[in-house]
Amino acid sequence: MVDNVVIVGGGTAGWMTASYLKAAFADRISVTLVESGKIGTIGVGEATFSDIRHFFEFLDLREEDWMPACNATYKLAVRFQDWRRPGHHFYHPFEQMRSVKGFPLTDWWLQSGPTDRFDKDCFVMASLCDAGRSPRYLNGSLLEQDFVEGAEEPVGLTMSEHQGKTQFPYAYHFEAALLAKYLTGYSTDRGVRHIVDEVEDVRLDERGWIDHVLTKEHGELHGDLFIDCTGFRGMLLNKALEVPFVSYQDTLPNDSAVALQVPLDMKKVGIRPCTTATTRDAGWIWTIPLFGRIGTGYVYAKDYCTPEEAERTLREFVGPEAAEVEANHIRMRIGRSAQSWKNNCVGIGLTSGFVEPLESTGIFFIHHAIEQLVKHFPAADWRPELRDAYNSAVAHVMDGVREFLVVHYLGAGRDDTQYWKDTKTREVPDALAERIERWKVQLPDSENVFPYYHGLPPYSYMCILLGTGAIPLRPSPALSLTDETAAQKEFAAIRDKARHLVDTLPSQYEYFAAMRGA
Ligand SMILES: Cc1cc2nc3c(=O)[nH]c(=O)nc-3n(C[C@H](O)[C@H](O)[C@H](O)COP(=O)(O)OP(=O)(O)OC[C@H]3O[C@@H](n4cnc5c(N)ncnc54)[C@H](O)[C@@H]3O)c2cc1C
Ligand SMILES: N[C@H](Cc1c[nH]c2cc(Cl)ccc12)C(=O)O
Repeated sequence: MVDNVVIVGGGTAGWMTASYLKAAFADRISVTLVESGKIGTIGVGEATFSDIRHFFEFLDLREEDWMPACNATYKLAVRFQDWRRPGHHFYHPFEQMRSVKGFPLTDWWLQSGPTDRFDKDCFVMASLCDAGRSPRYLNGSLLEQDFVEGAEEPVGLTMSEHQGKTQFPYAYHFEAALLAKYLTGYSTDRGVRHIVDEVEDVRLDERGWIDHVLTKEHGELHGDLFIDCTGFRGMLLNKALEVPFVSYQDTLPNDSAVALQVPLDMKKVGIRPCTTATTRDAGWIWTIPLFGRIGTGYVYAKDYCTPEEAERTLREFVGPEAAEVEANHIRMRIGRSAQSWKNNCVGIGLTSGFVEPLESTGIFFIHHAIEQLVKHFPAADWRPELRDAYNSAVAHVMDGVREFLVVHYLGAGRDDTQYWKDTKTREVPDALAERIERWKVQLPDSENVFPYYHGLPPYSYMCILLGTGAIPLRPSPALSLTDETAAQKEFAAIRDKARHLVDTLPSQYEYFAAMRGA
């Protein structure tokens, strides 16, 4: 039996893994988590996918409990600011694409859209974001949308099994360090042994499998399965087991970030219900609104910008509120481990892989990896088929997200600096180049996007192509031969619904102030 798990690392990956394994297997396994008290975590404000709700549901945690503890807020979309041209914005929302007569509404929009805002014409969420609304009423009920809360949803499905069935209307922003602390309590209450100590060495047996890790003050920690959550270090998987790292740098050159945590009076400034990604000369700036502060950071490529310039740019962007705040400079390892599972070691989190946080995929990668680990959990015979299936699921997710991110840069209308000019001439993987040619005459659908599960539905690609604007698109020829009355009715229904929701929903600030009894 494989029932003794040792996790090294206590960042988001380590604690999400510990708590999920306990929720899945309870006392049938023993879990030890060792984390350094000296080596810090990558604790920037985090934005997520809406699928993360399945993680909290699996742990039986309710929003009222964990959200205030993590200064969490709702995220209805990513807002892309200045990607097409200065002053322009569009949203990538959590909202299913409607279809009319078998064609997505965006296709109808290309044919005869009522305005030049595809996002407002095709999705209700864009108006709610512009108006700063909460997706819940003050009594806690969810806005009326295609997702019906309380309706029977299949339980125990993985994210890939859920995809395409329903679209939950929001994700979360939260403070990563606070979530790790919250999950520490959850895990230790359920029997996870927590050790604060440095792992100084990883000892292999004669087969090259991990026998134990050696800590500074707690001696040897033995286990059957070792989970490497040591972040970009990859101390077990990459260093001890020598799994090589496959870089994505040739297609995604951003390798650096500088971050600030800026306290703000949210009552005065409000809480935008979206993550914002605003372009700058050598990259883009994220803004993640939390309750009480914003997390913000400039993601850039060091070939185009020095850390000093990047920090100056970020401080100018934030304004005087950032004057006293210390900047955190981060080097990012972009790409994935060639295998995330080798022998008796599985890397989860930054050890396994990472792409820049443009679509907030880091925690999604972790959640996906944990679900897959439970699904492919080994027995004493360590059947290699389970490992191989796990490795290809994890690799596909990251390779697919990589493609999706490349589309943002190829599509961006912005081309006024060397950095943005180069985004148009960089080599594109053959398969993606072919897909783009196809999307120019037929919008993305399930048959013509990256062919393996990677978390993003085809409508996500439509949003980025329609919003960024540099790749020419045209409607399906069939639409010019089809009566458009039903499509125009759908556009009108979206307008009416958006107006009603903007008029009746509270602001994000009002909602969270009420939740906290403020
Ligand atoms: C700039 C930036 C912005 C990001 N934004 C987002 C976002 O908006 N949304 C999102 O989903 N993801 C985001 N991510 C990704 C996200 O931060 C990570 O996926 C997540 O924090 C997981 O990190 P981790 O736990 O793998 O590693 P880390 O946070 O680096 O934790 C590593 C842990 O290993 C421990 N450790 C290391 N060496 C040893 C040792 N020798 N002995 C004992 N312990 C050791 C450390 O003490 C620490 O506890 C972002 C990442 C970066 C870099
Ligand atoms: N798995 C999906 C992925 C998804 C659907 N719509 C969006 C919008 C944004 Cl901003 C990110 C991811 C997705 C989910 O999280 O629901």
